[in-house]
Amino acid sequence: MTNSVEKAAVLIQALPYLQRFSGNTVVIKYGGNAMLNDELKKSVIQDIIFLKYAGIRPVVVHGGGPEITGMLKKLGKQSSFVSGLRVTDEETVEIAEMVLVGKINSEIVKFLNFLGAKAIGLSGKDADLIIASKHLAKVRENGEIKEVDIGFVGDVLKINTGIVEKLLDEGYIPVIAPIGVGKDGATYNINADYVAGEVAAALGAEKLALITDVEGIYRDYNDKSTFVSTLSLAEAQEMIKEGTIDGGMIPKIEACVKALAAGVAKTHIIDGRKPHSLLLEIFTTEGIGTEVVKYRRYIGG
Ligand SMILES: Nc1ncnc2c1ncn2[C@@H]1O[C@H](COP(=O)(O)OP(=O)(O)O)[C@@H](O)[C@H]1O
Ligand SMILES: CC(=O)N[C@@H](CCC(=O)OP(=O)(O)O)C(=O)O
Repeated sequence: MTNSVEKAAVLIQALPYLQRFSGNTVVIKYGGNAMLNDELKKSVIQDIIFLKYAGIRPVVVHGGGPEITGMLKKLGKQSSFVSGLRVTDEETVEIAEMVLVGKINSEIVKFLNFLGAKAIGLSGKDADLIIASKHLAKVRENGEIKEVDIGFVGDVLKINTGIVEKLLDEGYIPVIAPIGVGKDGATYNINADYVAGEVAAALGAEKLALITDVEGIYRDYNDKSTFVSTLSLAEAQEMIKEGTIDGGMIPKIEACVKALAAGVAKTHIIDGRKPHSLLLEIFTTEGIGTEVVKYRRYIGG
């Protein structure tokens, strides 16, 4: 249980910043790895509710990769990933939708409402919120980049923000599952980081926060002393090219790229395992995750 004195201290630190952001939209991507424990889930949900009470308009986009993998395993199916994206055949997309929309989305909504918010769950199919097209994964083979078909994996073609804006205006917290619908009527499984980046871009959000299960970004993932607290887009892209950022971190950086290019002021990668990390990173000077910005200001020589 989070210590209540500690909690109060975080809130007091955050207050002056909260006032500055009042009325702004903040998109929070809640990753599957940071929702495996009920205690931490509660801390993330409480932070989201706190933002809402402080006059911020939070929009939640959630993942659930580990739960999808678990369900597939129960059903005797192995998971495989290409550039951080799940290879998704027809059966897998059905299971992904059941887990994301039927289980995880409704659980987050239930939790938010239980703790006093007004939350509403949406999948990309509701009001055509997420229009998707087939994603072709890019794979390097013998020095050449090749496109590979990995099934019903989607790219976001368009976010129809109307329903989200209406809900925000009515005081609801929209909770979005990363399932899209194609113009062909097909259902697409979309990485939740991409959806969050696109939603933040389409809404003209002030901030995008990606909550995951690592402290942030490391220059060398095996050496925790190489933690980076601020990263420019150019540096992040260079780290992807040289392979220091890989797997599930790639879609996160790409989501930050998308959001920053569309005018989102700041993007953050945050450790959901730390109590109240969302409030601390975004609204205090105590930044505890990695902040990805368009350009980095160099201090000194
Ligand atoms: N340079 C890096 N710094 C930090 N994490 C990295 C890096 N490169 C790859 N990763 C991996 O990215 C993972 C986060 O992505 P992912 O597992 O998809 O999380 P989520 O479920 O929250 O979306 C980390 O757990 C880590 O294994
Ligand atoms: C295409 C693709 O990879 N989709 C993801 C969707 C869920 C997700 O993104 O969950 P996390 O944020 O917890 O990783 C998947 O099937 O795992």
